[in-house]
Amino acid sequence: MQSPRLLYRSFQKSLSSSTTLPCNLFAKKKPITLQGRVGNYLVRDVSVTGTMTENKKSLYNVVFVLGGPGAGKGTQCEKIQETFGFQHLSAGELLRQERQAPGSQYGEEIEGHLKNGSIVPVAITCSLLRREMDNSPKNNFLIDGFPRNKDNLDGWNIAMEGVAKVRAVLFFNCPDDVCVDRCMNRGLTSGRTDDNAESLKKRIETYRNSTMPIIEHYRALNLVTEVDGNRSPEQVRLSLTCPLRNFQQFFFLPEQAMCITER
Ligand SMILES: Nc1ncnc2c1ncn2[C@@H]1O[C@H](COP(=O)(O)OP(=O)(O)OP(=O)(O)O)[C@@H](O)[C@H]1O
Ligand SMILES: Nc1ccn([C@@H]2O[C@H](COP(=O)(O)O)[C@@H](O)[C@H]2O)c(=O)n1
Repeated sequence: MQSPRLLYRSFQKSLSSSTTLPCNLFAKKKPITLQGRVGNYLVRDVSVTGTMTENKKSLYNVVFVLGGPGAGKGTQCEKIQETFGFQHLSAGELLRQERQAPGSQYGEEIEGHLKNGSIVPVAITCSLLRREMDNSPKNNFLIDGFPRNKDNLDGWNIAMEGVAKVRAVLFFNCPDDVCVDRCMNRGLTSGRTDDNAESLKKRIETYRNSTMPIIEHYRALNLVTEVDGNRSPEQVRLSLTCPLRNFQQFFFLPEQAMCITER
């Protein structure tokens, strides 16, 4: 007889090959969200959002969230983090906090990059992300605004090997003029030193020249889910539901959350 672990693996395999996976498998939070057959066995997955945190200190599961400035990354990450059992980490926000931190040795350097729309060296950004991940009770992270260039990507790959696994990349595609308008509007109240016409020109340039190649890199690895960000926030949120449920299903189920019963 096959061990439960092996059964679980073949169950996962059978799911991964399905192209018509229904999107509402995870609609119920408790108690049972998924079930299927492996040979003579009925395999039930009882994993729910809450149980996903119990897998702590295995590899961190990471979904990178990329797109132009103002494409709506932060807005959507905030909306979806709890529902899908992620913690949202915004690289830009962590840098802004570090810039303000009393006694930070990086404050000035970070401020220079923020104003210029250029990218802070990865050693700083990656350590900030790592600290948040290590201090979090969660194992699953939406990392928003990272990796933004090759330095970010290479630094992450070196520092996070054996620590975190990139499971998917969400790419918010939105026209530049819409992005700029949104950021200019945000600038009326955000207090951000980079929500102005001059910084935005540079940020868009950095996005086109340095971040798009990273998105293409992940696209070639078949990890990118592209989202049309040029719609209402609610429409964007709805369009994310299906991919996020599938990510949960394929990547985030702890083995101990599987319930296997002989039939
Ligand atoms: N779908 C949308 N339609 C209209 N406005 C939006 C939409 N999504 C977000 N916004 C607004 O646009 C501005 C930028 O959104 P948000 O901060 O989520 O973008 P972002 O991609 O995280 O930007 P950045 O990378 O510059 O931090 C905010 O003021 C937000 O309220
Ligand atoms: N990986 C990153 C992310 C951000 N920055 C700097 O922060 C600015 C704002 O980022 P948002 O994601 O909040 O728009 C960005 O323009 C960069 O200057 C970075 O250096 N590295």
